[in-house]
Amino acid sequence: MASGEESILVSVRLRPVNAREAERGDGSDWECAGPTTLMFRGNIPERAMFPATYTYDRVFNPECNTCQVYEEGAKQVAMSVLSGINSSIFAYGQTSSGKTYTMVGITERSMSDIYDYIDKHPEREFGLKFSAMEIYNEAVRDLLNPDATQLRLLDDPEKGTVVEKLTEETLRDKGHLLELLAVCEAQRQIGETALNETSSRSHQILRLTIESSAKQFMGRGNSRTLMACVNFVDLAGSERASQTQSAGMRLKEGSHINRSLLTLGKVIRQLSKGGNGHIPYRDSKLTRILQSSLGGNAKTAIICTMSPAQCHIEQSRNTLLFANCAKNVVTNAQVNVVMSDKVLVKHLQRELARLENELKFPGSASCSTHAEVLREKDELIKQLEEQLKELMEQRDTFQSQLDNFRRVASDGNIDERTTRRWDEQNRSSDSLPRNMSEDLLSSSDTYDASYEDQDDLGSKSLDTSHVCNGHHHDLEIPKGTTKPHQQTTDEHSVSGLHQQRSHISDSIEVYQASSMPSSELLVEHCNEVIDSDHDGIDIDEDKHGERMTADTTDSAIKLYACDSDPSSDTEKPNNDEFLGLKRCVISSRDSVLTRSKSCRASFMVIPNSWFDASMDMKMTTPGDIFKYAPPIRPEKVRRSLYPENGDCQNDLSLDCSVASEGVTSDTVVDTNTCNNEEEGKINDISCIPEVKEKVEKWRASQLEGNQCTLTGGCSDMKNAKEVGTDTSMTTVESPSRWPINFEKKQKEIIELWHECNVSIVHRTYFFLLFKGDKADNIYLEVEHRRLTFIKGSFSAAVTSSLRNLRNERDMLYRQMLKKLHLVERESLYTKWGIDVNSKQRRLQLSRRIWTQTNMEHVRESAALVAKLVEHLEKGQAIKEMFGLSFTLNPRADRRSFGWQ
Ligand SMILES: Nc1ncnc2c1ncn2[C@@H]1O[C@H](COP(=O)(O)OP(=O)(O)OP(=O)(O)O)[C@@H](O)[C@H]1O
Repeated sequence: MASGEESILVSVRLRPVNAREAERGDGSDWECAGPTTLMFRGNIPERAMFPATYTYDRVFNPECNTCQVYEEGAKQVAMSVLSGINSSIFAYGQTSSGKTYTMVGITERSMSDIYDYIDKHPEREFGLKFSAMEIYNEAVRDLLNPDATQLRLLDDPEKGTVVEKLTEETLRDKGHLLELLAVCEAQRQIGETALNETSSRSHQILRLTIESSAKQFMGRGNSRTLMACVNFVDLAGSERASQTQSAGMRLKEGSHINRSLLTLGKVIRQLSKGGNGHIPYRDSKLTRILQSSLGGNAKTAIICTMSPAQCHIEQSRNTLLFANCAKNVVTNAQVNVVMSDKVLVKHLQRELARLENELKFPGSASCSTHAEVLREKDELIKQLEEQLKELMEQRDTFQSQLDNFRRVASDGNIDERTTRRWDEQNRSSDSLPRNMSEDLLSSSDTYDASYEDQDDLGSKSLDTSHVCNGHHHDLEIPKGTTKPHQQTTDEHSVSGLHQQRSHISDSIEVYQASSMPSSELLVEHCNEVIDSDHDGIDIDEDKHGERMTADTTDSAIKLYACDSDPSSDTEKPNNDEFLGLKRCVISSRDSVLTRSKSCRASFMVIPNSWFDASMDMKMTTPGDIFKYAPPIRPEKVRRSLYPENGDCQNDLSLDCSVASEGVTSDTVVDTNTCNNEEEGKINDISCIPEVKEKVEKWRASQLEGNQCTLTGGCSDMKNAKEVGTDTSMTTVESPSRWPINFEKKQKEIIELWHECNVSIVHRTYFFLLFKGDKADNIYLEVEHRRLTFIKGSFSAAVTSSLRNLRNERDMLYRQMLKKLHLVERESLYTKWGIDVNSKQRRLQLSRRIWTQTNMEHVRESAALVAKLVEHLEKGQAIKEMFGLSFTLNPRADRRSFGWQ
């Protein structure tokens, strides 16, 4: 059976023996042998000529009520009208067999269920129309308009047979429908016969047309408008005139009834045969009107009603034969998608809008979203372009300054006049030259002349941050004055030292900040060492601050943040006492330590893991302490650098808060005492004999004016020479040699990292950041010299820093669980030659990272560490943090170091 085709649902209902039949003793010869089987049990002579058993879709015995008949024999067909499928329910049978009785019940129940369905589907809009007609004596009458004359049947090419001018009432509600049903009942032709007091003398067709559509546009599939009708057909009963004892009008009625039923039987018989034979629909008005319901576009259910009485055996057999034929009739029900003009216009308007949008934004389901995404991406591209431009400008500026600086430095010593100028300028301006004019450094050839024009340089109000951002450190370097003046803890010593170096200190100090990272870092390292020794003292910052405020020590040297807000420098140091960067180095008694910014900048310190925090090495390094905050301060980077160091974070935040509260330098100084018992010797670095010795040695070399350059020639730097490093920062390198030199220097640095047990994270940062750009030369130089210096000078520290390295490895070991999936880890074990089934695989892996110096191992180590240490991956590190942003360890801010 093709899709949509289905047989007519045929049921047989056997009514109970009525009173009249019972009176006659006309018992039932029929028995329902099951839900689908009817058997004849009568004992008549012609019994052998007819089958004794009949099977249908459903057989209802006399005890079955109409509800059951409806549910099992009609409901499914009736309700299909709600899905846009035409349907018809017939009652066929002899007169007084119970057709009307059955159809009234089925119609009412169907109407009730249809309204229930409508109530449960508020998302759809339903339109119900009702019409009713009867075919009486082969004339079609409008039951809703009794005054109307006989209705004509018209043939519509689309709709088929149409009853002209048939009243079609739009239903307001269920009550309205019941009213109309009552009207129909009242209007129907009924006559009394011998068999039925209220015999229906006409075929009645009640038609309910339902149109439904979604209330809102729900997409193409769900927005169809459906329209279908359900016919409730109560046929007039076939009758024998002899039985009905009809005459006259009743006889005429019976003859019309029988004729139309005969045609119906023919049509059904013909349809049941299938094939393309002629179907005599037009032989009766009944079959013309019901044409679509009989083998057409409809679902059909026929309920054949029977009287059980023996006297109606012949009529009953005819009914059953009709039912047998009907069983074989196949209908082809289709969903009727019908659009009214209004609905069609709406639908087309929606479709037009949709197609227009599709044309405007092809391939996009959500046009507005698509446009938004495009706009956002455009903006992002613009921002990135601007950032790139700025960065390139910064790089170019810095590069040109560096080149100028090299040229100036290579021209020889800066003369006395120049140095004096610096002094005068600094003193007269009551502030340092906060920003070196780029013009000043634009050309070494015109340096002097340019400088002459810069008399008012110091008075220029320039942003302090420029001084500290690492871009203006490129001052002249007087040869032979390779080390900065050294602030001591002794006021007189400080003063004396200042006087000795009054002509050169400014420029040297500035230069130091930019080109002598090793010494700065050493200070940091020492700070860390001492800080670690005095953790117990540092814990209670508040008490500590109070104590030390009362115990002010003149000999301490305060660290004055270079990037501190100038406006906050309420107590600026006496200019006469300071020859250097006043904003960076001041006397403890002169000012309050203001470093709300510097404490942040201090994060840029390279991890000093090669100095074991616990080692008992009291030392510091020559040189004043300068802090140059980088232009960018990646907060996240610093955290990732010390992922496990919660104390560090605490210290940092504490540091900031202390600074903002205006803690005096004495507080800072106190933290530098060698131990609790020696608080009186606050900040006197001489309490550390080893350090003192080193300092003295270094100072002696400075005073002798030896030939070492600022960065490479001092005695402490001899190791740098030994390893063949080009220690002159001023050497201008040929660009063509750079790739070779880079590789060489990179390898040496890697070796040095290995030897000095440098922090793994630091190595990774550095390795990933500097990949061979020419402009990176300075960073490599700085790193190389720093490591060389450390290696040669602080072997104890190098050894003891192993512990920190182990801590780092432990951190990485833990990070592996967080950052790597099982599959990734297993693949790494294999890659690194670790048995995936071995115990402590992660630990083994963490112990292998950065343990060799060959490039492949280094690359893999760096890649792995970058993955484990979150922010390394995101490229938030900046190069300046390794070279020109030499700031102090945050904890170092709380103490100062002086040089005697
Ligand atoms: N299943 C039934 N249970 C009880 N009574 C029934 C049943 N079927 C019919 N009757 C009763 O039988 C009588 C005749 O029924 P009905 O008028 O429905 O027959 P009909 O087939 O419509 O007759 P006609 O063709 O003459 O109109 C009615 O009084 C009706 O109440």
